[in-house]
Formats: sequence, C-alpha cells, structure tokens
Amino acid sequence: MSQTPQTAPSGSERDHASGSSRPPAIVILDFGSQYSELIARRVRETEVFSLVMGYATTAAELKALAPKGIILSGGPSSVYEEGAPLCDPGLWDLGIPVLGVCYGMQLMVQQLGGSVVAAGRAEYGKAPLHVDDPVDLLTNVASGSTMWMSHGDSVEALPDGFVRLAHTDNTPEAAVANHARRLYGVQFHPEVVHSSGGMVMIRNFVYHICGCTPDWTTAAFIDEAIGEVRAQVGEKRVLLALSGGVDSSTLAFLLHQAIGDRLTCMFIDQGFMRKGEPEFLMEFFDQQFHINVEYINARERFISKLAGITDPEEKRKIIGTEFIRVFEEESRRLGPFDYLAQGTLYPDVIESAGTNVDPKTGERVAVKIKSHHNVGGLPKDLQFKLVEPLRRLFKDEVRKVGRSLGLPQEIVGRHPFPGPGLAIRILGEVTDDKLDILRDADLIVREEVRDAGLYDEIWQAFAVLLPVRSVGVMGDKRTYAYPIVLRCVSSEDGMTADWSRLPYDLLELISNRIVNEVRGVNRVVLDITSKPPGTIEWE
Ligand SMILES: Nc1ncnc2c1ncn2[C@@H]1O[C@H](COP(=O)(O)OP(=O)(O)OP(=O)(O)O)[C@@H](O)[C@H]1O
Ligand SMILES: O=c1[nH]c(=O)c2[nH+]cn([C@@H]3O[C@H](COP(=O)(O)O)[C@@H](O)[C@H]3O)c2[nH]1
Ligand SMILES: NC(=O)CC[C@H](N)C(=O)O
Ligand SMILES: [Mg+2]
Repeated sequence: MSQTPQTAPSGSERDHASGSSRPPAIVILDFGSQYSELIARRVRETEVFSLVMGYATTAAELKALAPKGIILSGGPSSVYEEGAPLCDPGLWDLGIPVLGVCYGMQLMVQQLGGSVVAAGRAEYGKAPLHVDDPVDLLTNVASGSTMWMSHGDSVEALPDGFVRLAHTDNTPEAAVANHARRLYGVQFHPEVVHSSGGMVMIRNFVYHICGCTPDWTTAAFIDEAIGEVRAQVGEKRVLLALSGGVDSSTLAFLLHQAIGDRLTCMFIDQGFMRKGEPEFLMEFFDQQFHINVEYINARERFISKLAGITDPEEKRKIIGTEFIRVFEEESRRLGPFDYLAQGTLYPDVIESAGTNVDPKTGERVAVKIKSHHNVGGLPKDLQFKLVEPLRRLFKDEVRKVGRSLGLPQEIVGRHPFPGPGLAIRILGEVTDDKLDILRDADLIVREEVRDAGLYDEIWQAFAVLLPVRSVGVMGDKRTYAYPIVLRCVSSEDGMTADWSRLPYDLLELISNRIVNEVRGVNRVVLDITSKPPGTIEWE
C-alpha cells in the first residue's frame, strides 16, 4: 500500500462535527477500514461517546485527550509492507487499554515483537469462534459464536506476555490478550452486524476493561449539538437545505430549537423527485409544523445541465454543484446567509471519502465509492460555511434524535431518498420521458410495499430504469421497451445491506402492475445483490 500516507492528520482537525467539544471516552484510530466509523457507532450504542481520529495521532495527543480506551481499526494494508500506516509506538506505554481489530491487531502484534505473515489463504465471511479463555474480553461470548472475517494476513507468533483467547478453524490467533498491560486483539470484526456476540465483546471492552460509564444519550447529543451550533453561527442567519427526508427534517427541528427564526428552510425541486413528493413536503411542514419552507422550482436548469451526460460521477458532481448554485442565488435574494446547513450523515462522508486526508499528499486512507451530492459533489469554490451537526451519525441514530425532537413517524420512518433523486436511478442520460416512466413505476413499488405492510421492515424499496430495451409481447403485439429493476434492501445503516426476500405474490403484483400500467416498460427484474459487493443505488 505504498500510496498510503505515512503521516496522516491527527484527529483534531477532523472533528468539526457533532460532539466535538466533548472529549471521546473511546478513541478509534483509523487505518483506512470502511468500518472505522461503524466501530465508533457501536461504542456509542453502548452510550459511551466515541470518535474516529487519524491513525498518526501521537501518543502525546492521546495522553492529553485521556480517553479511557483506544481501538485500532482494520485497514487494507499489510503491516509488513513498506509504507504501511503505523501508530505512534508510544501508544503501548500510555497505560490506556487498547483493542486492535484485524489490521489493528496485526499492528499491535508486530510492534510489540511478534510476527505477522500473509496467510496461506484469505478468509472472508462468517467463521465460528472457538473460545479458549472466556475471560475479560470474551466474557459471555459463547463458543461457536459466528464472527465476520475479512483478512489475508495472520498472526504467526505472539509477542511476549500475550496469550490466545480464541481461535477459528483457519486462524489460530483469532483473539489475543496481554492481560497485565490491558492490550487486546481480534482478527475478526466484532463491529459488523453479522458477528453475533460482537456487541457483547464491545461492551466488555468499554465497560469492564476501560471502566466507561454510559452517559452519551440522545438527550445529551441534542443538548451538545444545540450548544455547538449556537457557538458556531453566533447571531448569523442560516439557510437550511431541506429535502423532507429524515436527516434534513431532523436538522430543521434541531436548528429551530437552536436559533429560532434566524433559520430559513429551502426546498429545491430539482425535477428528480418522486411523484407527489414536493406537494407532500410543502404541505406537511406548513400545515403540521407551521415551519415556512421556501419552494424553489429549479426543474428546467437541472435537467438541461444533464443533457447528454451519462457518467454517474459526472452526473453527481453536476447535481451537487447546481444545488449550491441555486442556494447561492437564493441567498442573494433572501439573505445574505453565511451558513448553509445540510443533513449530511456519516455514510455520505465515508463513501465520498471525505475523511483522513493527508495534508501533504492529499491522499485519502479510505477509498472513494461515490460522490454523495452533499459531500464529494460540492463545488470547490463553495462560499458557504457548512453547518452539519449530524455528520458523525448514522441513520438510525438520527431517527432516534428526530423522534426525541418530536418528529412524527411519518417523517422519521421514511425510506432514505438520495439528493440527486431519480437522476441516479435512470442509468445513462436523464430525459423527461424516462423520468415520467420511473416516477410511475416508483409509485407502484411504494404503494404495494406499503399495502403489504412491509414498508417499515425495509430500508429502501425503489425502481431503477435501465437504458436498454428488450422484446416482449402484449395484446398480440410485439413490444420493444425498457426494463425496470426492483431494488429492495434491508440495512441498519446503509453501509452494508442485504436484498429483501419479498414474498413472490408481492413481486408478482408489482411486476404485473408496472408492465400493465407504465407505458414504455415491458419487463421487471429483481436485483439480488447485497452491499458489498453492490451498492444500494445503481449509480
Ligand atoms: N431537494 C433538496 N432540496 C434541498 N436540500 C436538499 C435536497 N435534497 C437533498 N438536500 C440536502 O442534502 C442532504 C443530504 O441528502 P439526503 O437525501 O442524504 O438526506 P435527507 O434527504 O435529509 O434524508 P434521507 O437520507 O432520509 O433522504 C439533505 O439532508 C439536505 O440538506
Ligand atoms: O443524499 C444522498 N446523496 C447522494 O448522492 C446519495 N447517493 C446514495 N445515497 C443514499 O445513501 C445510501 C447508500 O447508498 P449507496 O449504497 O448507493 O452508496 C442509500 O440510502 C442511498 O439512497 C445518497 N444520498
Ligand atoms: N480487514 C483488515 O483489517 C485486513 C488487514 C490485512 N490487510 C489482512 O488482510 O489481513
Ligand atoms: Mg433525501
């Protein structure tokens, strides 16, 4: 991994987000794993505040921060490679308990005198854990618990003072410890949902080994976020980008509490919304909450900017830029506004690879998956300062915050809908005709999933339009029309997802209705790909 920077920024410069004024009880050092923030979030689920920081955070910085525990994340590198990201070796002598996960464990082993080698064969997926010593870290973790593995390297020899806590069929040193120094390592990923007993282990580490107390609650988050927003914006006015989705609606309530009528909410109709959505949103906020929302009809300008554009990343960037241009123009009309508030969440940030940038090389430790319009899709010459208090949270954490602020289930329970909207669900060029087709198909999917009583069980259910055509027969006539892809997934946070096993009868109903009712479609297919390797959206 020679492109991995040797020196990454320390955590402090990344923490412009929520909760940053509160020192983390558990620090996660990020070695580039897609799961780093997931670890932090699992720790926060135990009501202990946790933040991710750059892997090169020095021992002195950590000492000053005085967390009760440190977790080293996994990462794509191999510890024995030149240029592999290393932590400050002073870390081991701080007397603070450390848990290394996968790469983090391998690093611990190597730096303390053991050895790590490329394993005979890589191990991905579930493996039963055989517990050899059910103490501290593994207290109440049943032998045979399924753990999620994702590694190509293995620990060959343990450093002095370390013992084995557990093994798997392929991995002799699956969990290890130096009890006296309170250093622990696991080869698997306790943070992913597929690891049963993973949470038990995290609780063991956080409460029993590190001695943390559960004081990071939704109420505490709201209080601190309100305080931070007030400190950030002072007496200035804030423009809020409101989509009517869970995140920006929650943010609207939060900011309303924080700054009252210095908040202006603005909804941009970019022309890629679902059927009935703009009307629903305007009426809902106006009638139910008496929150005034500025409605901006920008349909023409968005679709004309996308004419002839087929590349997904190009589409996303154009849309992200156009959003900001509209906000800038409207800000001149209604403002001025120095601040733009967005309901950005952590998955938007990690997938746009907005974290851990090396100031010298500009390299990122986590790789880019796609540019979310509100992060990676933003223009470089952005004139607003961003207010994004939800930036460190995952969707289910936001839902809790929203509920606690009094948002009704009708909003809090909504499926996520991406800012670029239907434009990234029409593969290739976006046209008015295709938008009409997709809107109609999407409505049928939503209606039928709701009628089947499955809406709340599913993370997202939607239709995708492919720019290819196939032959069919309808009313004895040949058709040559587009297929619609049904994409329904279950997920906890959007970072990983599985395709939903919808009942065949429901699939049949949706398929029949789409082919019969939507002009221009003659075939319906089902996407049965999980994430990874697929993503939820098709672009
Ligand atoms: N049409 C829009 N008008 C104004 N702002 C928007 C619009 N679409 C998206 N945004 C902004 O971009 C942010 C990110 O969009 P995203 O879809 O992830 O969040 P959301 O719409 O608030 O919630 P959800 O993920 O549940 O749809 C929003 O929180 C909002 O600030
Ligand atoms: O506001 C958004 N702007 C975007 O550009 C964007 N792209 C994807 N998504 C949503 O994020 C979640 C993860 O999606 P992917 O697996 O496709 O990356 C899913 O819930 C997606 O719907 C977006 N939301
Ligand atoms: N997931 C990880 O942290 C992987 C670590 C290391 N690259 C390995 O393959 O073993
Ligand atoms: Mg949305």
